[in-house]
Amino acid sequence: MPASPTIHRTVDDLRAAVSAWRREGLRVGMVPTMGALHSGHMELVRAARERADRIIVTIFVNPTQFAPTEDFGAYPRTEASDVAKLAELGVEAVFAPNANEMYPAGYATTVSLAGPAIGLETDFRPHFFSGVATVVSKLLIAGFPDVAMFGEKDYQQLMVVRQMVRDLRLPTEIIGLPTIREADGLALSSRNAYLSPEERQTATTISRAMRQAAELVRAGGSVEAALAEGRAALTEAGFRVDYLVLRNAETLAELANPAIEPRRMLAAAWLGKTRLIDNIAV
Ligand SMILES: Nc1ncnc2c1ncn2[C@@H]1O[C@H](COP(=O)(O)OP(=O)(O)OP(=O)(O)O)[C@@H](O)[C@H]1O
Ligand SMILES: CC(C)(CO)[C@@H](O)C(=O)[O-]
Ligand code: BAL
Repeated sequence: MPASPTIHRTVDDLRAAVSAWRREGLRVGMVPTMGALHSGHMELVRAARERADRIIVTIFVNPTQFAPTEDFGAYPRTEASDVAKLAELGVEAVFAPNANEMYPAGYATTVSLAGPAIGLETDFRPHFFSGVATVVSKLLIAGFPDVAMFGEKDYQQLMVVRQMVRDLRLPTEIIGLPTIREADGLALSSRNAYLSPEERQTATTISRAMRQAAELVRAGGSVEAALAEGRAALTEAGFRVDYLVLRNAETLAELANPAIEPRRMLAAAWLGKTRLIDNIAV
């Protein structure tokens, strides 16, 4: 039975552990999460293990990336079972601060963004990426990992984090990992736990509609017609669509020449009270 990870609650405590590893010349990997861990997170941990001698998994439901109307209160918090799963993978450290450690009274600094943060998620969650970028920069500065792992499931987030790390010259390599899916195509997500059994069945429409739209585009059909068909399939299944778009895979800008640019299809849609996101290469 592997040892349980050490749980650090403060930045100072985490820094002391990382300093000791550094003195031994060890490479450090970080996997930032909001907890409620699933197999997608486990793949990020396995990928970190290939690149680092010591792994820090952060578990923090970050209040600054939720609007007051969003699900901060309802977000699943399952620390004990998360830590047990991480023990199975031999993770050395969990950083699980409370909100006061990250944002003490008088806290006044946020990261502001442009570039890949413009549009898409920002059109519907205007506060979201400044909250993500602020907390990710604080986590990276707390642990100064050599590598940090992020999932392509949150594709725009991955682009925003890459841009921020490049712009701030943070000494961490950002690795993006492919989306882990259920057998029926639904991307694993902690928020899938909100779905009723009926909604869970309907939820497969999001990856299916995207795959079908992608096929039409690859076959040389009209991009707008393919996307309109995808949106219609989602609406018909009972989704309320925030967006289903095709963008440049590297910049997330609108496509000037879809035939030659790298392409990514991205979607966000509500099923009842649950907002699902997904994306695929096209
Ligand atoms: N299915 C997945 N495949 C690969 N990586 C994933 C998957 N789901 C989440 N991740 C990645 O895990 C990291 C932590 O994500 P987070 O804790 O928010 O989980 P989540 O399942 O995305 O939750 P949420 O339901 O809030 O979107 C992020 O880098 C995210 O992209
Ligand atoms: C990167 C992250 C841990 C920041 O809170 C979060 O946005 C997530 O889990 O994707
Ligand atoms: N997985 C991204 C975190 C969020 O949607 O709040």
